[in-house]
Amino acid sequence: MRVGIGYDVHKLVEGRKLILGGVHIEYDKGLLGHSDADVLIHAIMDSMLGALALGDIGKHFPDNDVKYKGISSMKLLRKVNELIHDRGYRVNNIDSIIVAQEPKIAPYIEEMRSNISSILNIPVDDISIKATTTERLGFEGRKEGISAHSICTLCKK
Ligand SMILES: Nc1ccn([C@@H]2O[C@H](COP(=O)(O)O)[C@@H](O)[C@H]2O)c(=O)n1
Ligand SMILES: C[C@@]1(CO)OP(=O)(O)OP(=O)(O)OC[C@H]1O
Repeated sequence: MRVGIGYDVHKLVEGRKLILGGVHIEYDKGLLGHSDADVLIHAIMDSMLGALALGDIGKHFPDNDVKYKGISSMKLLRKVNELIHDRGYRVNNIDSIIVAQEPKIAPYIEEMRSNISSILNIPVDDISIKATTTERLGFEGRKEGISAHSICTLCKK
């Protein structure tokens, strides 16, 4: 069994779509990034890579490579899953948390779990996604950005 952690932050700006866990969430701002800036999926990918000491997403998908401009992070998740499988491992379980003052994430969590489950080909019960505010403290609390944390375990296939 291997364990990895992941953390990511993206800035909230006007004129971008808000994509979290592969779900488009109606909001007046979206996250800024080279890709679709899906901060939850980025944290999850880093936890998967970390579990096998494979570096981070910036190493595998450089943010100066035009190939990744505007790319769906779900496509990157599929690639990270292939890397894990190529090394003889599969995801055992994921626990994650989205830190956002707004918008309300709870109504979208089941769709996010389902999206991730179908990419990783593991049961939704092995994927946990939670959300919290910071009671208006810090950059998330000021609605300047959204962060996400993830921990995952991998087991041998
Ligand atoms: N962006 C968010 C933040 C929180 N939630 C849900 O609300 C609950 C209460 O949040 P607190 O930060 O006040 O503890 C939390 O447990 C989540 O279920 C949310 O949906 N979206
Ligand atoms: C996802 C990548 C893809 O180029 O770009 P960004 O959307 O900017 O996201 P970041 O969390 O900065 O990670 C770097 C890159 O891997």
